[in-house]
Amino acid sequence: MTPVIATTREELAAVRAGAKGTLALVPTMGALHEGHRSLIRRARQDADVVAVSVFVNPLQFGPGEDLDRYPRTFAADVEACAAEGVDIVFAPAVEVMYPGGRPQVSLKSGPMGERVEGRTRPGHFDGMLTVVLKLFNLVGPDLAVFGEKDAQQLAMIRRMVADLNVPVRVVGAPTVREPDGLALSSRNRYLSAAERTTALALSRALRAGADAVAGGPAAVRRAAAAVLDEAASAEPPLHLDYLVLVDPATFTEVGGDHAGAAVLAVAGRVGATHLIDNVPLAFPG
Ligand SMILES: Nc1ncnc2c1ncn2[C@@H]1O[C@H](COP(=O)(O)OP(=O)(O)OP(=O)(O)O)[C@@H](O)[C@H]1O
Ligand SMILES: CC(C)(CO)[C@@H](O)C(=O)[O-]
Ligand code: BAL
Repeated sequence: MTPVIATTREELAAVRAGAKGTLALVPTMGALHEGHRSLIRRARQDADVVAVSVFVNPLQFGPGEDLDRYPRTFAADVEACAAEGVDIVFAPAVEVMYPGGRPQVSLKSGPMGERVEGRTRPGHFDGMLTVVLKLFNLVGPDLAVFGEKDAQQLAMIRRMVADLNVPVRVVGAPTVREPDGLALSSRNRYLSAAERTTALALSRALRAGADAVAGGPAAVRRAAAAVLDEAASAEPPLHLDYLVLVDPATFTEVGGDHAGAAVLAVAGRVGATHLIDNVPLAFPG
C-alpha cells in the first residue's frame, strides 16, 4: 500500500489527526537502504501507525560538508516505504522546516555534543537535535526509532529527551552490515571500488577490538589501532578522524580498569567520504 505523503505542516497535521493508535516515527535523511528498513520494521513491532520523515537537514551540515551532493532518491524512498507498509511519509521542503531561513532559537547540544564526532563536525549535533525536536513536535510520535550505527546521535537524543522532558520513547536498533562487515550508510554510494576496500578497515578494526575484550580496554584500543594504522598506508589511504573507547551514555573515554558497557567508535575519511562505525562492548567486572 502506498503511504500518505505529507509535504506541508498542514498536510501532516491532517493525516496525524486521522491516525489512530500508537504512532512510531523513523527520522531519516532519505536514500533509504536496508538499515533504514530495519528501523521501520522495528517501529512496526511497537506501533499501529508508522511514519517516516525524509529531510536532509541543512542545519546539521558544516561548511565544506556534502549537503549539496547528499543523495536524494525520493521516488525510490517512497517505494521502499510502501514495501515496508509505512503509513505516512513526511517529506518537507527546507522552507517548510525553516521558514525565513535559519531559526533564531535552536538547541545547544552542550559538552557531549562537542566530544568525538562533535569535534570532527562542530555544530553538527546542535543542528541534529534541533531538527529532531522539531520533527517530534510536528509529528507527535509516541516512540521514535534510531540506528545504533549513529551511536553518539542516539545517546544525544536520549539525553535531550531526558533533559527536556520530551514525551517520546526513544528506541535504538542494531547496525545492519554488508556481508563483508561494512556498515550500511547512504554515503557508501560515494565510494569507488578501491575506496570501499579501504573503508572495510573500519569494521575490521572494530571486530579486532571486540575480539580483544578479555584483555581489557588497552588491549581493545591496541588491536583496533593496529588495523587502522595499516589502512592509513593503503591506496587510497584511510584518514583517521578518531578511534575512541567511550561510555555509551556520555561519550567520555573509559579508563584502563573499566568494567561494564562501552562503545568502540571509529570515524575516518576515504577520498572525500566521511564514514563512521561503532560496536557495543561489555567488559567483565
Ligand atoms: N547500517 C545501519 N543500520 C541501522 N541503522 C542505520 C544504518 N545506517 C543508518 N541508520 C539509521 O538510519 C537513521 C537515518 O540515518 P541517515 O538517513 O543519516 O542514514 P545513513 O545511512 O546513516 O546516512 P549517512 O550516515 O550517510 O548520513 C538513523 O537513525 C541512522 O542511525
Ligand atoms: C536523525 C536525523 C534524521 C536528523 O536529521 C539524521 O541525523 C539521521 O539521518 O541520522
Ligand atoms: N547519519 C547522521 C546524519 C549525518 O551524517 O548528518
